[in-house]
Amino acid sequence: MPPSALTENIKIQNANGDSAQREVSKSQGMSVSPIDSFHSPLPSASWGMHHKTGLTNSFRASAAGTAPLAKLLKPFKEEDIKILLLENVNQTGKDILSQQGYQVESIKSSLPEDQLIEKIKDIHVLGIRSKTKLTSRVLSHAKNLIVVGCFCIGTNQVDLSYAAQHGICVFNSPFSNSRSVAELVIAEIITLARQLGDRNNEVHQGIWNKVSAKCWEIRGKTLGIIGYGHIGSQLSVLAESMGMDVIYYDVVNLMAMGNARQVPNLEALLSAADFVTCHVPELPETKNMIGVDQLNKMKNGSYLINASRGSVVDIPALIDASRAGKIAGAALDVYPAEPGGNGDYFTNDLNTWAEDLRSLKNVILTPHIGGSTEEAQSAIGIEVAEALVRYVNEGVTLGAVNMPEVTLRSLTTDEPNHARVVFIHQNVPGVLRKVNETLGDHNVDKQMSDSKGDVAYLMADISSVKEGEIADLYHELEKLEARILTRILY
Ligand SMILES: NC(=O)C1=CN([C@@H]2O[C@H](COP(=O)(O)OP(=O)(O)OC[C@H]3O[C@@H](n4cnc5c(N)ncnc54)[C@H](O)[C@@H]3O)[C@@H](O)[C@H]2O)C=CC1
Ligand SMILES: O=C(O)C(=O)COP(=O)(O)O
Repeated sequence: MPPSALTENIKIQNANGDSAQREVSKSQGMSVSPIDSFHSPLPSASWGMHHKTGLTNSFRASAAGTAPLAKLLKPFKEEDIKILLLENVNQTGKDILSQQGYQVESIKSSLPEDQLIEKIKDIHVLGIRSKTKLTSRVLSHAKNLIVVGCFCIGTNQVDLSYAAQHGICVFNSPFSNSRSVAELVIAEIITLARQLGDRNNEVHQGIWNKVSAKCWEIRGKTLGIIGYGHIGSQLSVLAESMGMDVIYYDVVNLMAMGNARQVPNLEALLSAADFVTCHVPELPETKNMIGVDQLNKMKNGSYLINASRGSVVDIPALIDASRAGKIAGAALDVYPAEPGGNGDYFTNDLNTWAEDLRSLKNVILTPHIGGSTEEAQSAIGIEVAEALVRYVNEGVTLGAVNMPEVTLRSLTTDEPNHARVVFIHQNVPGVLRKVNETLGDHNVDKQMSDSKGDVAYLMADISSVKEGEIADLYHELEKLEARILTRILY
């Protein structure tokens, strides 16, 4: 993995971190043994290998059965891990990764595809937010990438199945910005009901336009939430506390918060709600979920809010409904094509209807800021960076979105001569038997394996591993037809 990688770098490292490096031809199936001629000031040698990253995973081995190096060694040489963070990932995340000793490069915006392809070639870890599209084409250029961290909720920007099939684990932060989005939507409900955006613009332009016509309280109005997940249900509680009636539609039967009521279908929601707000993920089924037909079914003079994904609302249809007076106002935080970074102008080049949209009355347009608060970004930075560290250092997939969740307790320094084997493989019959035959000469202290769709993830801690055995073990596992990625840690 990947098939084009005919050679891999195997580094042999002594305890001082000095390393000798050789190219080993995988196609020739050469076996590798540690170089024994370097001089270690310590009683035993450390060495290791890291397929795909080409890094050294220091493995504690006792040269002659002597005491292990214990605390003196880290799993591998941290400064060799290359991390690229795009889209202004929060300082909390950068700090956690830098403190590990990894090389961290951070860029404020996303990158155009050609630049991303160039950059992705030699990094081991990539951090993105919602703008960076990791298509199979982009990912196919990633020769060393083992993990992607989405420092956001949505993962629709990543080809998750391609990533899994190529041994690239993907993490996100499933709810750290939910409250921020819910609060934004509350602000938008009141802003739309009172036409605050228009009044604000008018006074800025020196126009005094004191009106009460078609300005409403939100108390007693009905909020219709499409998608009652983390954000939808949080919003439900806030809206009820301000006196709104809440109904929701979701493909899953979900417990209502407070007095909210689940309705059986989208039509029932659209025909009853004064405010309709979308909180569904980007999926084929949610594309243009609100289009001409759905807008027609909404109450006359109702409002539409979309802070989910730009694909969910058919914007030209919304423009028509607004011009026709069917919709009294709308708030959009997301768009089908969004610029890569701050400063790009929201023009017809990106979205042909941009000028029409901008000219509408009582339409609030925000630049995808639903999750952009200090609190949310700080929490996301910590959560995702910690998941990345756990994965890189220990192979733990808890919280992964495209791989089964597998964990074993960390190896301690009381467990000498142990190694952790991570074997990502196709989920086909007979693999575990073959893996266990390969591991069979060692004591398997603990093991966990799980599958998600076509991909399975096995983690095993083995003990009594002698110097020289890791390379052979690695090559034996790599020979198995079903293998996607092998890593041996410690
Ligand atoms: N504007 C912004 O800055 C932000 C936008 N988001 C977007 O909001 C979306 C929702 O976020 P969460 O509430 O955290 O997700 P979630 O996964 O907790 O909830 C989504 C809900 O939508 C439901 N759903 C899925 N397909 C549906 C369909 N066809 N019809 C009706 N319901 C359907 C699911 O069953 C689930 O209950 C995210 O996927 C993301 O795209 C998330 C965070 C920030
Ligand atoms: O969390 C999400 O899914 C969002 O849409 C927020 O994206 P962002 O981190 O602002 O690019």
